[in-house]
Parts: sequence; structure tokens; C-alpha cells
Amino acid sequence: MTKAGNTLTIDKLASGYGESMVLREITMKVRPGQVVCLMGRNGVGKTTLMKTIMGLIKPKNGTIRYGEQELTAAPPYRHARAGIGYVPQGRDIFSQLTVEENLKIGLEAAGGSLRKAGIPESVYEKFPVLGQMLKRKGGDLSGGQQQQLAIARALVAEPKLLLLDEPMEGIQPSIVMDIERVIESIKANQSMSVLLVEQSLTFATSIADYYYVLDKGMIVAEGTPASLSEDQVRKHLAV
Ligand SMILES: Nc1ncnc2c1ncn2[C@@H]1O[C@H](COP(=O)(O)OP(=O)(O)OP(=O)(O)O)[C@@H](O)[C@H]1O
Repeated sequence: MTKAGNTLTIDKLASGYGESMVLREITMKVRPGQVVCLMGRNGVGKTTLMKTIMGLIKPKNGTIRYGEQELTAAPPYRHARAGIGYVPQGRDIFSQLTVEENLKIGLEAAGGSLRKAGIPESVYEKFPVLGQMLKRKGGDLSGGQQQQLAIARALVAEPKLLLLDEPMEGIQPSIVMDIERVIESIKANQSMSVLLVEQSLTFATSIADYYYVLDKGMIVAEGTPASLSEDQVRKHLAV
């Protein structure tokens, strides 16, 4: 695998819950080293798409490939082993486990050599606050610290593609800036691509190399941020 990883290719993907079809036909790509933003109003299916890409929901149609690897019907651990990391919306950290234990769970997603090496120092360099709180229970951390822990837990497995579902949601502005800085440093480093669900149009368009807008189960607009028109914002993003 190259330093920058592979291209994620999603073709005509359909997904949903039971009889209810949330995503009807999604076609998109995340190329190595890119930050791609997925935008769309509440409830259009952004989280459903992230979970489907990660193998947590089985697609009803279409394909998901990462480089040469066919992941369409694969269980989540195969995605993790292929180099895809996932930070779910709402963080999902283990509140009864310590910060260190939460990070070790992230290592379980990694291959054998990474597991042996333990939690990489770079994680504490990115999130100094976690290094100071290793023995604290996850549940005792503030919302912003929990979000940092959730991202750090994904990063310990050194993914090549990181799926980030609304990482700034419900956290205070100073931490938002910390998390923005982490995403910016990932982008500057070019060692990982990021698929980011983000509600802030300002941040999304400042960081993204490419964007997709989801509406009614389809991708209704895509392009470089500079090409996002006011008309598209009004039609598909304004509340
Ligand atoms: N576990 C579930 N079972 C059944 N329906 C669900 C489930 N989770 C989500 N849905 C439905 O699927 C649709 C898409 O939800 P999803 O959470 O993917 O949207 P979203 O774009 O991520 O929204 P938000 O921005 O509010 O997080 C919604 O109509 C929602 O009610």
C-alpha cells in the first residue's frame, strides 16, 4: 500500500433499514490524500451512508471498493484491516473504560505489528489532553475531550482513510478549533484521506478538495468547493 492509500469507490449504492430505502443510488469517490465533505440536511442519510461504507449496514444494491478490495458485503473488521477508520456520530466511546483502555480498543482494529508497538506517541502529540488523562474514565471527560478520544481511537490503527461523522457537533468553539486543526494537519500531511460529514458550510468549503451533497437518497451536487453555487445551497442545504 502506498503512503497515501487507495481510492474509495462507491457505485450505485442503495441502503436503508428494513423496507425503508434511505439511499437509492449513490456514486462517489474519495481519492488518496483528499478531504471530501459530505453535506446535506438533517435526516437525508449521511450517517446511513457512513455506516454502509463501514460495513455496519449491508447495502441493498451497488458496490463499495477500496483500491482493489471488494468490500460491499464484507464485515466491518475487513474495512478496518483494509485501512479504513471510523469515528461515529455521537462519539460512542466506552464511558466505563479509561482513556487508555479506549485507545487500546482502537489498536484491536489494527494489524499485528501495530498492536505490538502499542499506542503511538503521535496520538498524544495531536491530542495532548488525552496524554494527561490516561487513567480517567471516558464518561468523565467533557464532550470535546470525548470527541478527541473518539478520533484518537480511530487514529491509533493508522488508517489510510478516515470516516468522520459530524465531529464538531455539540462541542464548544475552542475544541471545534482543535478538531479543525487536527483535520487540517491530516490534510497537510497527505498520509490519509478523509470523508467528512460536516454541517458548517464555511469549514467544509475551506478544508474540502471535493464535496458531495446528498438529498432524497441521491447525490444531487458535487464538485470543488469553489463550484458550489448559492442556488445549490438554497435548494439542498438551507434549513
Ligand atoms: N436505525 C434506524 N432504523 C430505521 N430508520 C433509521 C435508522 N437510523 C436512521 N433512520 C432513518 O434513516 C433516515 C436517514 O437518517 P441518517 O441518520 O442517516 O441521516 P443524517 O443525514 O445522518 O441525519 P443527521 O444530520 O440528522 O444526523 C432518517 O429518515 C432516519 O429516520
